Amino acid sequence: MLHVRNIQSSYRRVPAIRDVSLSLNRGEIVAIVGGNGNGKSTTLRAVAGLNALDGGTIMLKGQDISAVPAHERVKRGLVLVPEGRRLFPRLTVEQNLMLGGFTTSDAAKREQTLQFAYDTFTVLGERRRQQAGTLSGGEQQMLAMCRGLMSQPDLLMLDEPSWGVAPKLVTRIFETIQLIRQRGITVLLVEQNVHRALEIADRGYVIQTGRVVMEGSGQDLLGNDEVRQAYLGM
Ligand SMILES: Nc1ncnc2c1ncn2[C@@H]1O[C@H](COP(=O)(O)OP(=O)(O)OP(=O)(O)O)[C@@H](O)[C@H]1O
Repeated sequence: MLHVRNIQSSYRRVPAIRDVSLSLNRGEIVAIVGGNGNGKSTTLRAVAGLNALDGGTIMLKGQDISAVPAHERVKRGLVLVPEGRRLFPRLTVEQNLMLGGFTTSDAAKREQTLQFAYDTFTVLGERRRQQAGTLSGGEQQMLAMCRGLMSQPDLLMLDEPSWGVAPKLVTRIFETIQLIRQRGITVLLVEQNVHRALEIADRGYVIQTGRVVMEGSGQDLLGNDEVRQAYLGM
């Protein structure tokens, strides 16, 4: 599904990612973990086409998309749900969802995904005519993920989906990620909640100062002493 080879990206000439390579097979959940400021968000933004590359290549479904503009990557099935959700708080729940759907011309698919959102999260259905800004943090995250699904992704990238979500809803967020995978969608996940992320991930990558320093199955990384000490406080 995705092959990222040796990508680099910077902010005003200051490198944020120096050497990141990763791959995702179709249908996998893959987690990127690492401390604050190590380049996880920048990696997702570079893959989405929002941050320019200084080097390296990105292949999506066998095609080189390194120079393809961000909006075209969405049409090709690569969708990012950004950190902090970036909803339109004054638009209604349904309007936010429909904005996710404008890249697809298939009305039947749009309707089906809308129904999935309302069936899975009854609160979104009940409050579809209310402003998105009135939802709780966790509900807004669910809305943001559903808005991403409305673009009919093959690969959905989630940046810190449990950020700002009340503990009782965090479990629901991770269950939803698994539901998304069951729909045949590949998931690339960046999370501060390292334990939860590696629990549901098939594989994971650890990023430190802009480089991939470790990779392995979710279970192997969870059992790794360095990972446990650095990120799990064990
Ligand atoms: N808009 C920006 N302008 C300048 N520097 C930035 C910008 N965004 C990120 N950086 C820098 O790039 C580096 C990588 O940041 P990035 O946000 O990718 O890390 P992260 O691992 O996702 O951390 P966090 O979880 O805190 O977002 C950091 O040194 C950060 O300060």
